[in-house]
Amino acid sequence: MTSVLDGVGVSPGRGAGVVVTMPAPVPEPAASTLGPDADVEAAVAAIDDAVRSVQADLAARAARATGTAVEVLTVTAAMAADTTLSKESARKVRDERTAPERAVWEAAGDLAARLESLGGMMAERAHDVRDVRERIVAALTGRRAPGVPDLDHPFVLVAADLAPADTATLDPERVLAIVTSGGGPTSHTAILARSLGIPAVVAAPGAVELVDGETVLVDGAQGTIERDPSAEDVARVLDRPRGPRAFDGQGRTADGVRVQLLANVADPAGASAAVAAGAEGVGLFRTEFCFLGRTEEPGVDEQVAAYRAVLGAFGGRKVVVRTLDAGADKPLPFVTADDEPNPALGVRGLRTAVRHPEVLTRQLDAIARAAAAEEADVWVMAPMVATPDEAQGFAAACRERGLSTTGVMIEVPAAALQSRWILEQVDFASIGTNDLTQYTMAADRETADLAALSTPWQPAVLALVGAACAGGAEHGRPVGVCGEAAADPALAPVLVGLGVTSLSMTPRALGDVAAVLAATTSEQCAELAKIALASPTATAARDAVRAQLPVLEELGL
Ligand SMILES: C=C(OP(=O)(O)O)C(=O)O
Ligand SMILES: [Mg+2]
Repeated sequence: MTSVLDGVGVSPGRGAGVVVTMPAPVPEPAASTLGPDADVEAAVAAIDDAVRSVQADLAARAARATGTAVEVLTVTAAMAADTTLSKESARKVRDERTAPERAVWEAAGDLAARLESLGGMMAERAHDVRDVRERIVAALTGRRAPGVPDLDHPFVLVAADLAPADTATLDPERVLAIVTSGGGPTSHTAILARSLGIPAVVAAPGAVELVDGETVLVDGAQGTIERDPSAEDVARVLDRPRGPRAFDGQGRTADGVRVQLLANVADPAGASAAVAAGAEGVGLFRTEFCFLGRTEEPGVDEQVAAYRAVLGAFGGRKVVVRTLDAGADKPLPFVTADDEPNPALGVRGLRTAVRHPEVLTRQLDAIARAAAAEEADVWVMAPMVATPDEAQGFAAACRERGLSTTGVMIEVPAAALQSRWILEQVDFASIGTNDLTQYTMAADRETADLAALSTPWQPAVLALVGAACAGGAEHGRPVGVCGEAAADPALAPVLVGLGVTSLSMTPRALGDVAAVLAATTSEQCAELAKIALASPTATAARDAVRAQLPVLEELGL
């Protein structure tokens, strides 16, 4: 019988298919030794067989994969092929009569610890060693391999949450929808699902009841998971064409007011996707993603190369480069402490420059060199700015290096309320609604239990967006939005009505947002903003605005 589970819709669209659950993590095998009659050479051969099958499986997946998954899988396959691990495991079996799965576990643990003690690039391989270890132990003990299942049919992926490493291997051709019991609307899972165009519902506690093989219909806009849906409903979903709506490369309202529609990118692959989707430029280049997982600061030359790879894709168009946003959910060991009691309220974003000013100055040097070498119109902004003094210091450091268009992100309520003073110091601002929501509602953006609070539809958040825009208007300075709110086709006209001059989003959302704006006049946008601000709750704001936008239904949004 049909029943419906509720969660938080984070990536719009509907997907229907059979459930496949993420395998449970591989547990550490108990310390055990082979009995006196055990065949030691057969145990060693079992390890070799398991290593070979893991290596072949990863190599085959790498050959089929696209984008960042190719690199992730190729590196892991190469790690499996390295004989250091199998030799040391065999030695433990032969010399110490350790059971094969335990021998692999211990040998890989020692190897990972050695790599970590070497630091730098070597330390970064420790994670791959542990990944390979789990795969070999799974093969030896007859368990399912960890990570996103590699199946030859489409499915709905159900998990507690997805780690960034899992999400890198998601294949949008196979994964029809994602459901997680944990996660929040701005978690990595949500951001990635949106960028891949996979419908997703997070923070659905009932998802733990879903079992492999049952059929569900997932609605990523409404946040629902229908169990055992009718065959007609499933057919209707499967018949709908998938893929993003086309965008003609110029955002404007129905009465012709220009609203720049830009892309959020994190690496050269994202830059190519943004160009292919017709983005007018980049509204947020998250530079820290070029360096996540690194234990040491990348050198200036390496940074120049990474930035040029993104700038080069955009010709003479605008690219807003954000300086490192390290800390909280994106720790970078070379600038962030791992013992902060309250990291989201701690030393993150521009604040890391107080203790490590040289990291910021080297990054600005690298951005300046990259900007000089490429055609792109480079704008530079700092994350997590709270005061006009911080804005002034950052702008001065940029201008010293010839980076003339400088700005800040507004993601702290204080900055939104003080924006008239902040925008006296800088040329533009970009509102990070993910963090602005987190700090306005005092609700950790990664916590599933707080997902109902963590939405930019909260009227308090929208009031702060309005305040930030008013501060920009006083100085005639542009104020954009580059948080996930910009990608919500129902919220986009509200943001424009609040005074936002550009919207930056995952490239896949550009067509939907452009289509809704093209059907809405600037006067209607202002009216929608008033309606949202006058609503008592986020749900009331969303419902009231959606009721005024029949175009959403017509476009299937
Ligand atoms: C765009 C934002 O920054 P990030 O999601 O990278 O913290 C934001 O906070 O809205
Ligand atoms: Mg942010």
